[in-house]
Amino acid sequence: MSKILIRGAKVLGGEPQDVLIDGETIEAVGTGLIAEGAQVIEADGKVLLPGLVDLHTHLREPGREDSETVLTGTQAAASGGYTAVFAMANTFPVADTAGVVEQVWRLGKESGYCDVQPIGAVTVGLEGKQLAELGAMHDSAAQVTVFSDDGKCVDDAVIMRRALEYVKAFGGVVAQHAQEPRLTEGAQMNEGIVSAELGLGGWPAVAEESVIARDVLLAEHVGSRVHICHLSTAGSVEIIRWAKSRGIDVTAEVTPHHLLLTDELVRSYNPVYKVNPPLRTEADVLALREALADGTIDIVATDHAPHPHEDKDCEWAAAAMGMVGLETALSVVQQTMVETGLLDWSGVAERMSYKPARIGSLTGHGRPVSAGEPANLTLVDTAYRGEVDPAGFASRSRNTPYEGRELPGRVTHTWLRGRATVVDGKLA
Ligand SMILES: NC(=O)N[C@@H](CC(=O)O)C(=O)O
Repeated sequence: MSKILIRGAKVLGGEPQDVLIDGETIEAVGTGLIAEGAQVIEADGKVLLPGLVDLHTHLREPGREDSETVLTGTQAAASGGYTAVFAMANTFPVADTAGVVEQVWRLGKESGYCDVQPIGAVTVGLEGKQLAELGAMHDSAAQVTVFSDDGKCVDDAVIMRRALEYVKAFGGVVAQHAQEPRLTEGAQMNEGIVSAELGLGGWPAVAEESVIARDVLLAEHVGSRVHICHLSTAGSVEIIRWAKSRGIDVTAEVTPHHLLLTDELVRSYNPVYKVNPPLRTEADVLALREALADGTIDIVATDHAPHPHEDKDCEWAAAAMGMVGLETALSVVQQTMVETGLLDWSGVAERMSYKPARIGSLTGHGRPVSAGEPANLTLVDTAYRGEVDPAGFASRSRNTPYEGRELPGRVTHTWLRGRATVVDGKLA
């Protein structure tokens, strides 16, 4: 029995409809659909979205399997409604050769929970000194088109220029982690009133903004495409807005945590709030939300950054930076963007599925919920309210900033090419 009938789902938040899946494909979308022998899923007014696509996930394999593996990371992704993730290159060894990206790609294929598209490093060992084998990674079985030294900034302007020139030849994109290293030496949190009061090393907004300004100008000069990872400041938004108005080929992402949390939380000294880039101010949060709504910021990307508890359960200064995010992203977006009236569900689909797939040149994902398309889908109970309990996470790590916080929405089903990866909120 390969047919599934999802009955009465609000497709992209619209009027309830039925969706019939046959094998790997959506066969029909309409009302009153009948399918002899199909497995019936009563959606009961839940919202049906195209499978989510995350352009920024840390899967940690190879090398840090104590925090996540491709298998557990893709299970976390499926639980959060994702059908494809892009895996960042800051693994051990670094994904800076065809061999390593092919290894990650192959592990993704074996996982079966979610498609994995490896990201290749821009520079050898993420050291910022010498371009990695970008062409060989592109020509490999993994067909890499997104390159990033994320976790580190490509701070040398000449290297950045060369990378942009190189990827232009095959329509690739450089995803920049914008952080001027000299301006952030010893930085522990956002530079501002809270850092001054706590006496923690500050991370000024200009450290991010100056790199973005340089890189959009470089992208313009070279005629290439740049993507900016995890925007966190109101000033960054202004630069992207200016660059787009000038016709520069730039896209940008924001993380769920930068849409919700502020540096006030650092007063707790709980390292669960320690992240790169740091949590900023309320004014930044509001500017990021507005920019995501008006399209200045193109997409939501999780920056899912799992860490084992010994790397987080320690004093603030010694703790690793990063938060898990795959299993809570959609709930945070529902709270900050949908329930505030800034976005409707089709706007969410654009920013969490269609557009990230387009930026990463990923085919078969980020497609409309219509007949003939691959059945990559997620069903969301948007009426659900519940406290986040990390004990229930599929991720190997638990470093969520939302423990005990009430968030709306819950993914009840995810289908990857017609095969259920999540059923009734549990991994299939
Ligand atoms: N986002 C994070 O806080 N951490 C990321 C890398 C990074 O430092 O950007 C990680 O890989 O842990």
